Amino acid sequence: MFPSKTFRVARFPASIRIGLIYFVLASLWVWGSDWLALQLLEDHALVVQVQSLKGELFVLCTAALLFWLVRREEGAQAAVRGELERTRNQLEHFVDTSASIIYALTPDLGAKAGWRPVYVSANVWRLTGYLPADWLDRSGFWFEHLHPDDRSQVRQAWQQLQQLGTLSLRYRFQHRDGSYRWIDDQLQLYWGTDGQPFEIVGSWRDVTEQEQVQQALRDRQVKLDTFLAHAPAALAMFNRDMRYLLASQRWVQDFQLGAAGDLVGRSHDELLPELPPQWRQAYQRALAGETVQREEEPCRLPDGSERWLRWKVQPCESVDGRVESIVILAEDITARKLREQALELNASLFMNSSEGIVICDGSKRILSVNRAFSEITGYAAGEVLGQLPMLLRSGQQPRAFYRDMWRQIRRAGRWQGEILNRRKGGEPFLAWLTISLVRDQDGRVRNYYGIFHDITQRKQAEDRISQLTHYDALTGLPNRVLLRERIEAELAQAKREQEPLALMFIDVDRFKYINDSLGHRAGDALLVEMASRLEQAVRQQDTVSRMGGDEFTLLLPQMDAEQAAYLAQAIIARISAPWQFEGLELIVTPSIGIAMFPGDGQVVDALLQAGDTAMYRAKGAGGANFQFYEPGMQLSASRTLQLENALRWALERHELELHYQPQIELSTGRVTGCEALLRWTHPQLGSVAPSEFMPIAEASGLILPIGEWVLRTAVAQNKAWQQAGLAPVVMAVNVSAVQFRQTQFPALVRLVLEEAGLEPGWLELELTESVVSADPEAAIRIMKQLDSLGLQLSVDDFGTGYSSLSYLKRFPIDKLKIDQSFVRDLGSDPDSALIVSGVIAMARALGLRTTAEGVETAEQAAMLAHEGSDEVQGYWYARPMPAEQYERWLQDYLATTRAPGIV
Ligand SMILES: Nc1nc2c(ncn2[C@@H]2O[C@@H]3COP(=O)(O)O[C@H]4[C@@H](O)[C@H](n5cnc6c(=O)[nH]c(N)nc65)O[C@@H]4COP(=O)(O)O[C@H]3[C@H]2O)c(=O)[nH]1
Repeated sequence: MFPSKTFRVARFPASIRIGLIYFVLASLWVWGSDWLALQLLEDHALVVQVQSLKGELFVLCTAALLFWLVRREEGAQAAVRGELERTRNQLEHFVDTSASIIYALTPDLGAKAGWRPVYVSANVWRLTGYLPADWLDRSGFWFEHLHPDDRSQVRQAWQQLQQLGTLSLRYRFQHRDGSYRWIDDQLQLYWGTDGQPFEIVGSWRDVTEQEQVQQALRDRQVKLDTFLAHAPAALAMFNRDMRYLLASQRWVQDFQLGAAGDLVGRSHDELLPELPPQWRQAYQRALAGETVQREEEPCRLPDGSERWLRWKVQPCESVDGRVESIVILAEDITARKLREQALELNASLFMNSSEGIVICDGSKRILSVNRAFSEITGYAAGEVLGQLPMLLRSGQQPRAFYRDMWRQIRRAGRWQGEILNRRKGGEPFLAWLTISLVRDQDGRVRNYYGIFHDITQRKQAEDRISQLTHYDALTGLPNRVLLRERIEAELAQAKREQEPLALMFIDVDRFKYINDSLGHRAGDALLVEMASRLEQAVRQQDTVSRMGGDEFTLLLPQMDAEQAAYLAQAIIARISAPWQFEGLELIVTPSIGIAMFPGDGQVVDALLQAGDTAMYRAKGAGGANFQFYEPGMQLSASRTLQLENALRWALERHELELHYQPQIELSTGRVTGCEALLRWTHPQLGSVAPSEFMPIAEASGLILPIGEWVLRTAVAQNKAWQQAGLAPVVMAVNVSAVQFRQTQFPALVRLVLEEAGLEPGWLELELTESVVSADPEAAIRIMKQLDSLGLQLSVDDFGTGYSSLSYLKRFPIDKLKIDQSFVRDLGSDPDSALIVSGVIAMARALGLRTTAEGVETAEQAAMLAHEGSDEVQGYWYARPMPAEQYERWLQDYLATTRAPGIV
């Protein structure tokens, strides 16, 4: 570099020194020699001569000295010049061969704040292709050759030079050949003693290669980053401590490391502690130079999910062959694995499916069949491969069927339906078949898939079920379901055509009685007879259906109210005609309710409800009649529901009570017994008659808890009276059919008696005639069990049922209770009197006692006494009364000692 900014003279120069010495010596010589000559010589001329000679000699000597000195100086200067020349040459060689170009700039006084090159080392041509002469004194030359993109940056940097004094720049300079070279420019600013910048000395170095290398490195880094960001593979590089060097984005995603931030330097084991232990072994082996890989392996991720991975651990060697790092490449093959598992499953499903499966190629040749195919068709796989599925054709379906089927498959890609095929043995079978086709990318059919199952049995079952679900098994008539469908269809038609339609509900009066007294066979026979009579009564377009039990419904399209009324009358007449059952001539009557469309309802349910309500009204009106639906009727139907609901709470809410009605022995006037009769008083509904709530209690099953309560209360009451000193009487308790059929009923009676401590002889169970005559053998069994307890049994309402005398003989009963309907008509109807005397006579013959119910008048009492009835019961003597009232009545009765009506 250049010397410092200031210069100093250290001592006198040699020229002054030599001049002074010469002056001193020459003066001494001149002065001394003159003085000596004067001293030695007296002769003035001689002195002058000597002095002249001496002067000549002095000049000669000093000339010789001067010559010598000049020569010596010349020699020295030549040596210095030579040395300088050599040094300069050497310097020029150095600079020439140097990679750096030296230059100097001096302020360009012509250009404001500009600088002008005053020196450029010769080697500038190597870097720029230009000679120093091209540069010197051309202040804009350098800037013009800068790359346009770098100019502003260079200009800005230059502005800082004055403050900083030094600058380091890197820019592109255009070579003479047009290419750009990267130049590293180092500048140093020098100030003069006046404090003004007077020189810039700088050096340029060609750093194109270095820049290219760096650029290449940067490019590489960018590529690597791009690769790591977008590579579809999960890969990561680790150092020997298994700390991250780099990782692809996919790796971060697959191993759920997004939250871990920058991975570089982080420990692999700490971030993924759940990885299988064999991974760690693999790292060790890779660090030892081995490549380790696994085709599939399950692994647990940080979030606990299970993934399947395929991985490879690869050692990375440095230039000296040492393993510096390892690369792990992991591929998440979970989806593939699941696909494989799905495929395996599919294959297993294919083989083990209970559906027959057949796969054909595009020309319908069978490629594959499963086990179920063979089981259903009887063909082994080997027998059908390469064949056409036609071999299953039964030949029982027209060609058009197959033509349509294939046309549909080609058009829609799928067909589904029933097909009649043939097994290998020739036996036809009905299959539910689905055929689908699969096309290739060019739209050509690649495969046909057929899936089928044998529905022969199902079809038969369906037909059977359809029959069962749509028809009544006993009568063969359409049932409720089919009726509904037909009503819907007919209603739609009636609406369209604005035609009337009638719905007739028919119920057999006292059917339960027939069933109970003559048995189910009789009931069934009656229903079949009813069905046949109804079918005969209607037109062809009408539907006769059985709704269940003894209810029949007629659907009568295009029928107005007048025609319906006419038909109803005809039906009453038809049904009421006597019919025969095992030698008995029986007569039943129907109750008919009629609902009319459109007046009584627009939809099925409304019409059904209206018809049903009207039918109950007809029943309520005593049967053997028909009623058209009227809006107010609905109320009574809802009362039944209301009663049933209320009855459920009656016991719990103490709404039930027993009333007692005395039974009097006609011959003595003694009170021999009393009948317990249930009373229900509801807070809102008031007093509800047993004739209304008892059927509801029986139908709903509520009779069981209620009946048990009656039994317990009546037995306890009787015991209480006995304990209170009242003359003991037999307590008669009504037993319903439902109670009687309970197998544990006799045990219950015994328990109740035991708990109350009442002698069984003081309890009488009243069974209705229908109860005992429905299944006499079973009734005899139960009655015997009850009889064995020691209590009394009576048959209530005797005369209204169809008791077989032969059975009556075998019943272990003590008493018959003559139904009050006969007693009521005693005076007026000779038949009733006949029946009463017949029953009494028969009872006598069988050794049974008789009690006549419903005695309301003295006349009736007298007649009964005359006929020989043992006991009587009725309003003439006393109404059913609460316990305390009964006690009072009894005291009064005993006090008067007169039995009213005793004849
Ligand atoms: N017209 C008239 N009626 C008379 C006369 N004397 C008594 N009655 C009535 O005749 C019915 C006799 O009872 P039932 O024939 O066993 O007929 C009973 C019986 O079958 C049943 N019932 C009553 N209480 C019970 C019970 O606790 N359990 C069961 N299973 N049924 C009961 O309800 C039916 C009706 O009972 P109630 O309404 O109490 O009607 C009673 C009674 O009040 C009379 O002189 N004239």
